[in-house]
Amino acid sequence: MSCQTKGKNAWYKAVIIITVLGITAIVALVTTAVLQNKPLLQKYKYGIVLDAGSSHTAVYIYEWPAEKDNDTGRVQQTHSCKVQGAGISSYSVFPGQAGASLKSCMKEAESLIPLSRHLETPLYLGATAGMRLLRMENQSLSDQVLWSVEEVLQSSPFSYQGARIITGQEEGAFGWVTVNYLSDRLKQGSGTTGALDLGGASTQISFVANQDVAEESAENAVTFRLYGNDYFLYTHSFLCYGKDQALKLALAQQTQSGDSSVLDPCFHPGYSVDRSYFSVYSSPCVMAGKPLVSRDSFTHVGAGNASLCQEVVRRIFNFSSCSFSRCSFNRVYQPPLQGPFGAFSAFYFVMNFLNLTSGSLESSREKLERYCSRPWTQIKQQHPDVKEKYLAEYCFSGSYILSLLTDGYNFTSDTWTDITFIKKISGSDAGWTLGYMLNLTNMIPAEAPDTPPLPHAGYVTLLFFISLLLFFLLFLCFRFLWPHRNSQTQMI
Ligand SMILES: Nc1nc2c(ncn2[C@@H]2O[C@H](COP(=O)(O)OP(=O)(O)OP(=O)(O)O)[C@@H](O)[C@H]2O)c(=O)[nH]1
Ligand SMILES: [Ca+2]
Repeated sequence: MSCQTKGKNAWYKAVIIITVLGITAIVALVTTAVLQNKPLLQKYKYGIVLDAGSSHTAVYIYEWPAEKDNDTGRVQQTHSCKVQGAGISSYSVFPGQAGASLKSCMKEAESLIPLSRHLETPLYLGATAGMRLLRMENQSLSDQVLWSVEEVLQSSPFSYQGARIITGQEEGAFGWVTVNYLSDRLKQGSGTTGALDLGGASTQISFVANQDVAEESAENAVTFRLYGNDYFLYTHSFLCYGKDQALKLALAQQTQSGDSSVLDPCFHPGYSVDRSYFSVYSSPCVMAGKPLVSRDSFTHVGAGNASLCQEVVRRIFNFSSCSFSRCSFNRVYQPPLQGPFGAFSAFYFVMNFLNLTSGSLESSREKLERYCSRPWTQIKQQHPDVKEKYLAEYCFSGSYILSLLTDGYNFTSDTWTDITFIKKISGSDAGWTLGYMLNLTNMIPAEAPDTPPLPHAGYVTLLFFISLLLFFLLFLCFRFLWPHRNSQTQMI
């Protein structure tokens, strides 16, 4: 009897010990699994890109987690700084001063990026259409402007990677990369979105088309292999068709007669400003010569009529001939549009101001018609805080955008709603700079990175249940074997 009680006690003790050890082992196993895979304290890396545009320069700071830089959607803009004054190409008279203009934004970048990361932070400057035009006019002046900015950037504590004039093709293609990277479309391998960028001196259109683009017009074809997917891109940059240069083209058309005043339907009734012929005709975009008159200026008078304005604007495009299967304008090849599209930069500034970011093409035309016909004094009164230069030009800019998109790129009433006017995507500005940096830092791999077969939570849960199962199997084995061993002992 006492021998049986002893046996029972020993059995209970063994069960308790096994249970405690088992539970401890499971807890230890799961804790190790969780801790091992827990992300470390987030540390960030940084990159800086200067967008030296025709109208102004902007400094963009990007950051991404230090230990996982190959993950899409992870690089984001943390800060942007708008350089005071006009774009670097406007320093052609005093090229040496172009660099100095960047100093305050560069100081801001120094204070925002942790000191320990300064040396390893890549710094790029890309100049666009303003510098392309200056180079066309005077290569030596454009070189001097670039040397001046180079000197300032080289003396910064960051890892300076060069300042150059990027090509229109790069500008278009990297704008497309940015938009699709930020909307997470590249890693998913799902459909992509086209990109429409409107600057001051040039405009870009980029979208995925089929491989025929390379056969028909190689200069418009760009191929990317990203995350294991091939993308065949159509891209074109129209130099002189940014909104500031387009206005010069339209004014040159209207001042050819040499009259002392021009009645312009693209400006509000009551608007009247004296403009110098030089401000219009000095641009390398304007081919026509200044009219043969002794006056230096003309009076620019508003007439406020959007449909007449669209006729004026249409005349700055050349639709007369096309040596390809199809063209947009100025004899440039364009395959059929494939939507959706994201339209940013001035496409957004203008359409957002005019409240035209949603709705049909017809309703946009009607709204613009009403807006352009309103008196200039009323417009000024209603928007006292908007820069007068921007305010005066919204009627022209809106008409130009409608004409560029429909007459130029061939968007119709049906495809109009494929266009989304955007400024930022997930907190980062849409534009070429992010795509440019991702490309130069090899941050988007050509092949899809290997991913673990199970997500972290699934892996821990599975581990927990397998441990639990093992524990019960062990317990059952013990439960059935122990009495058997006990009775054997008793028989001996
Ligand atoms: N209405 C309005 N216009 C703006 C604003 N910022 C810039 N613009 C104008 O919009 C046009 C395009 O601006 P950006 O996209 O910065 O052009 P950019 O990069 O300097 O020019 P590109 O070198 O041709 O790309 C220019 O005419 C600017 O003067 C804004 O906040 N509001
Ligand atoms: Ca630009």
